[in-house]
Order: sequence, then C-alpha cells, then structure tokens
Amino acid sequence: MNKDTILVWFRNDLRVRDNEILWQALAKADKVVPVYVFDPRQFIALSDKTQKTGVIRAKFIVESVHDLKHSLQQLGADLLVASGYPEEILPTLAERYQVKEVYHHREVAKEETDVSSLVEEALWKKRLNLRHFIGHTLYHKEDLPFPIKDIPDAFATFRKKIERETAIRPMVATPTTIDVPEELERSTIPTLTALGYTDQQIALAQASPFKGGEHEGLKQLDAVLSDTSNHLIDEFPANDGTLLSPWIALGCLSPHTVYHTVKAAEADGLSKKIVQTIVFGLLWRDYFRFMFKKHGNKFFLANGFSNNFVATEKFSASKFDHWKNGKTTDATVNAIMHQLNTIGFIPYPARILAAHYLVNDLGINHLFGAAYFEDKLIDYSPASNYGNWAHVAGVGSSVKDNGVKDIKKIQALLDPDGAYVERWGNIKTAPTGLNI
Ligand SMILES: Cc1cc2nc3c(=O)[nH]c(=O)nc-3n(C[C@H](O)[C@H](O)[C@H](O)COP(=O)(O)OP(=O)(O)OC[C@H]3O[C@@H](n4cnc5c(N)ncnc54)[C@H](O)[C@@H]3O)c2cc1C
Repeated sequence: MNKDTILVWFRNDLRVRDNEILWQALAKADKVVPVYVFDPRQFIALSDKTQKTGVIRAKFIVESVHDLKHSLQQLGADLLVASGYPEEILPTLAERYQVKEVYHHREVAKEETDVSSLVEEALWKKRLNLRHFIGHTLYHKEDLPFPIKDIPDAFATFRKKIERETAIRPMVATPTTIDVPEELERSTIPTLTALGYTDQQIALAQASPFKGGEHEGLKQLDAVLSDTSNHLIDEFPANDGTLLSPWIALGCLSPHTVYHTVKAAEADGLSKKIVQTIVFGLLWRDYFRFMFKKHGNKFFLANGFSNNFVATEKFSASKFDHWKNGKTTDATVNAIMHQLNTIGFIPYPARILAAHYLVNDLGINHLFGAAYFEDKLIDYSPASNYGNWAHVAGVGSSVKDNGVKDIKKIQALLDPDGAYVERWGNIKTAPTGLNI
C-alpha cells in the first residue's frame, strides 16, 4: 500500500485558497487525488415539478468545477470528475490509487450528512477512514465557548458571546504545487445536457449574470472592496450587500477569505459600515449552521420551533403556482418572483417580502416556499434557507427574530423609487415547471 496518497473529496468547498482539507492532505501525504462527484441525487426532478437543483445553480456548479479543475492544473495537478454515487465511486478510486485516507468537509443538513455516512461505511469496509474537517464556518466549532448542545438559541446572545470569547482563525496557506499520481485518469466535466436539463432550460440559465468559480468570486470581492461598479453590482442598484453569497454557499470563497480580506481593507480605509454588514451576515450564516448541528431536523418540521401546531391542510396548489410564477395580486411579489426565476438570485429584502406574502397572505406553509427557493436560488444552502424561512414564518430558532417587523420599511429598502417593479414586473419569464 502506498501510504503517501490522500484522496481529497471536494463538495461545497470548490477552491484552492484557504482550503483546509487540501492543505492538510498536502502536509500529510506526498500525493493527493482531488475528486469531485456529480451525485444524481442532487439533480433529480421532484414530484411537484420542482428540481433539487434548478438549472441556474447547476450551471453555477458546473462553472465552479471547471474553474477548480483549471486551478488544480495550474498547480501541476488535476481534478478527477466522476458522475454517480459517491459511496460507490470513492471507495473504487481509493482502491485504484491506493490512498491512505479520504478527506472531506463535514456538512450539517441531513441529506448531505447521510451521503457522508454512506461513504464512511463503504470506505470502512475497505479499512479506510473518511476524515471529517470543519471548515465551512467563520468561527471554528472547536473554538466556541460552549458545546454545540449549549449554543444559545437567541441570535443576539450567540453573537455577543462568540464575538467576545472566540478568535477567528487565520486562513490556511494556498498551495504552490500539488503532486498527483502519474496515472491519474483524465476526466471531463458533464454538460448541463448530460445532467438532465433540457435545451430550453439551459437557454434560460444564460440570463443569470452570476458566473461560478473561485476566480469570479475573488473578482466580486475585489469589486466590493474597491467600490468599483461591475455588471453584477449594476444589476442590483438598491442592494447594500456584497452579492457574494453564491460563491460562499458553494465554497468558492471561504468565510475566512472574505473576513480577513475585508478586515485588511478596513485597515486601509474601507467604510466600517460595509465591514459590519459583511461580518454580521457571516455571523447569521454561522448561527444557522450551528443551529442545524444542534437541532437537526427540527428545521424541516411544519411548525418549526413553535409549540403551536401549524395547519397545512389549507394548501392551495393554484395559489402556490401563482406565487411561483409571479402572478399574484401583489406587483412587488410578482417582480421578485420574476427576478428569482430569471437569474436565481434576489436580495435579502426581496426574500423577506416573498416569504412573508406566501405565509401570511396566501396562508401556505413556509416549507413549500423553502423547497421552491431550494430549487431556484443560486446561493441555496440548507441551513441559511430553512433557518431564514422559519424566522419569516414566525417559527424560527431565535424567538426575538421571528416574524417580519416592518413590512413597509422592507419594501422601501427593495424598491425606493419603483424602479425594481418597473424592471422586473412585466418581464416574461418561462413557466417554472419542468415542462418548459
Ligand atoms: C427566506 C430567505 C431565504 C434565504 N436563503 C438563503 C440561502 O439559501 N443561502 C444564503 O446564503 N442566504 C440565504 N438567505 C440570507 C440572505 O438573503 C442572503 O445570504 C443574502 O441576501 C446574500 O446577499 P449578499 O451576499 O449581498 O449578503 P451580504 O449582506 O453581503 O452578507 C455577506 C454574507 O453573509 C451571509 N449572510 C448574509 N445575511 C444572511 C442571513 N440572513 N442568513 C444567512 N447568511 C447570511 C451570506 O453568505 C452573504 O454572502 C435567505 C434569506 C431569507 C429571508
């Protein structure tokens, strides 16, 4: 057995910069086998005409995998790309390349952790270890001032304690060269057609201005910090965020890269307000991931964290369809849904307004809306999506943050001068079902 080879299984960490699994594998082994697997479970059509991964996010993923492959090639390595079940593919590759261990980043939501467990079991049958790393959060789980089971549910308390008592780790170094086994097989990245999307869907996805990959993410970070306008920023005139969430969600950028880059820019004069907005956002993201770790499947219950039973039998398929297709009686909600269906991204106030309308005006349980966002959002991540939806619906984990406080103010934030509804209100979007 060659004890000096480690298989690095990339999932939602599609980067070479600040990637602990890659860095640790290189420190421990002479050679690594970098692998990405397109898992068919991630690309299936669901019974209600939605998809697990809508075509816009699928395009973003494919672009990000291309970018990672290119980066690894620049470092003298390559990315082995396969399609199939990771629990079947990874043990086969591990055997073929006689690896000593398999490294990956641990996830928090059930579907993702179930896949890890299947891989772990299959590897174990070959006496191989799947090593889990915790690299998705800004604050490292092991540095928290409390065990997971004691993390405060109230966001304000969580934030106060964590900011006071925990240091943020530095970034790990970026490799300058990577050795892979000489016989590493050449592989190609599947097209969207091969992943099961129709020509019409693929044409639709071209309207999104977001392009996947670590390089694009770094470019966006640069544009935000240098306060220069770019096509993406121009697309969202009233947005005060960074628009970095798609790259953060897929791990093209690590939260540490964003944090440390922003902090360095602050020392060079970047406005404190921008820095605070970004750090505050990253804290919310950490909070939801830790809450998922603590409470698990509670986020997928119709009544969430509330003890009151939430009735779901009033569900109206036609109202839900109107909401999805931007055909409600509310012009702002319609504009929001058109934007979501067209480019796979809507700003935070738009998410609140659309979610609030579905739950309060249409009386539809928030889980339906969350599942629709799961299909459409380019930055979809289970903890952030289901955690935020639960709050808007009033059944979230942080009691004080439940519900929507001032809907008019949020409306004004999204569309201060009516330009948003003007831009997105009348756009003709394709129907959202799969049979487009
Ligand atoms: C109903 C609903 C569903 C949502 N679903 C998702 C989702 O699936 N994925 C996702 O990344 N965000 C989700 N959000 C949170 C938020 O809307 C987006 O993270 C934000 O709009 C991204 O824009 P930005 O990159 O400009 O954010 P910025 O303001 O620049 O914030 C910096 C980063 O912090 C994180 N962040 C900011 N706000 C939040 C928040 N409230 N919760 C969690 N993380 C946050 C993001 O990674 C973001 O890129 C959801 C919000 C709502 C109300």
